[in-house]
Amino acid sequence: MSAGDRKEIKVGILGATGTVGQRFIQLLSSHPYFKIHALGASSRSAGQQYGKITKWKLNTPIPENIKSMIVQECKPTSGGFSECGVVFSGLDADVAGEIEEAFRSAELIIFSNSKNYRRDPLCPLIVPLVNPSHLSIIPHQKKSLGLEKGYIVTNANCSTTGLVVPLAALEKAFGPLETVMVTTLQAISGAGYPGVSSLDILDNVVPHISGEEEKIEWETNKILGGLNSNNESFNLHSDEKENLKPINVSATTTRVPVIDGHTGVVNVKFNSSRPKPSIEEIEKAFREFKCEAQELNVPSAPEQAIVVHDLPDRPQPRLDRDLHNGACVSVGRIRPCPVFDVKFVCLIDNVRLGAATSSIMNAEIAVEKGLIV
Ligand SMILES: NC(=O)C1=CN([C@@H]2O[C@H](COP(=O)(O)OP(=O)(O)OC[C@H]3O[C@@H](n4cnc5c(N)ncnc54)[C@H](OP(=O)(O)O)[C@@H]3O)[C@@H](O)[C@H]2O)C=CC1
Ligand SMILES: N[C@@H](CC(=O)OP(=O)(O)O)C(=O)O
Repeated sequence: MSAGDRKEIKVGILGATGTVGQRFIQLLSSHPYFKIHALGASSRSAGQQYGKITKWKLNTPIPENIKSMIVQECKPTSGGFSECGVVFSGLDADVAGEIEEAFRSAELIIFSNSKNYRRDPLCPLIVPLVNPSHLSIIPHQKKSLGLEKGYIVTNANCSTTGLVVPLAALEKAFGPLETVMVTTLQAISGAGYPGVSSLDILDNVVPHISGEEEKIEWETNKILGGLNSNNESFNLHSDEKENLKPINVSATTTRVPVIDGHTGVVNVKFNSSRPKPSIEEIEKAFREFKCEAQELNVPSAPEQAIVVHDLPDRPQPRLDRDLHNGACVSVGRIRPCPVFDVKFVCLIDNVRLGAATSSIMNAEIAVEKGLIV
């Protein structure tokens, strides 16, 4: 069935006034079948018109039909949420755990950007260009919790997402990886609004983002790992038969004065039991990487999942973050590494593929798989 033929599905947005929430609104307002039906935020915003209380920071205007919508409290019984086929969450992590659980218990379907349930063995952690097959754990989540319809799906940390897409391409072409070291240069929009003070970030680099390195190191293995044959638990790696160990991942994260777009400087060592690919073969694997979201032709899938840049000074956040509407990962500077095997630079739009676009694409895939009706 083509996207235009699908029946409308009402959607809610939790955290609708925030950095990620605004992207949800921008992206969903022209979606072929998801229709924005309910908006939620804190009690500071609830009861007021969205256009009046939101500090809108995107360079397209607030859609006319959204401006006058009344922001609700984030309760499953608040106006309109109970009628939604999907609820997207861009909630502050301090409150996301409890609120998302309340929505799931009320038999609602949540696609969340927040970190709270990423490590939960019942919840899939999905990067839509990498592991949508993990959606198959959803029936087990519902059964374990005694729910008929409600479940939670999470998407990854924004820097993790930018890293695992090229890593997945390498694993697909050349088999398992042994070690990955990544240093990130992360945009200020990653810290939400108002985020890092201008006196801290201008003319500066801050070499610490709380909790970020641990997330990248841990999430990478859950995403690149597999499910057991009953779809009931996660393995550390996709190929049980080879008795593989998790990838050793080491991350250093920094905040830089860029508005949108997280850059990653990546060094990779392949598993020593296989012949090492050449740089040309690695470039080809990136260029030719195809994923299930593209095969399913879901509306938010990029035409190209990985864009390989040939110029020696690319990718750059300001020039490359808008490629494929911010739904792809850019890769460049692919070259031999004298310590590991290969090194390269990757770039992701942290608020689109790193957040809202991934949630939406995950939900589109779930629609295709009959998990949202
Ligand atoms: N920014 C990014 O690049 C990425 C962010 N994320 C994650 O997405 C989530 C949202 O991030 P971001 O948009 O940057 O954050 P913001 O701080 O910009 O927005 C937070 C949102 O949560 C709402 N909120 C805060 N407190 C409460 C409460 N007590 N009850 C209900 N709603 C509340 C706010 O509403 P109000 O306006 O009323 O205060 C606002 O809508 C976080 O969990 C973040 O870690 C994930 C990937 C990337
Ligand atoms: N911490 C990330 C954004 C974020 O909120 O990540 P997470 O969803 O993993 O908490 C950044 O600063 O860019």
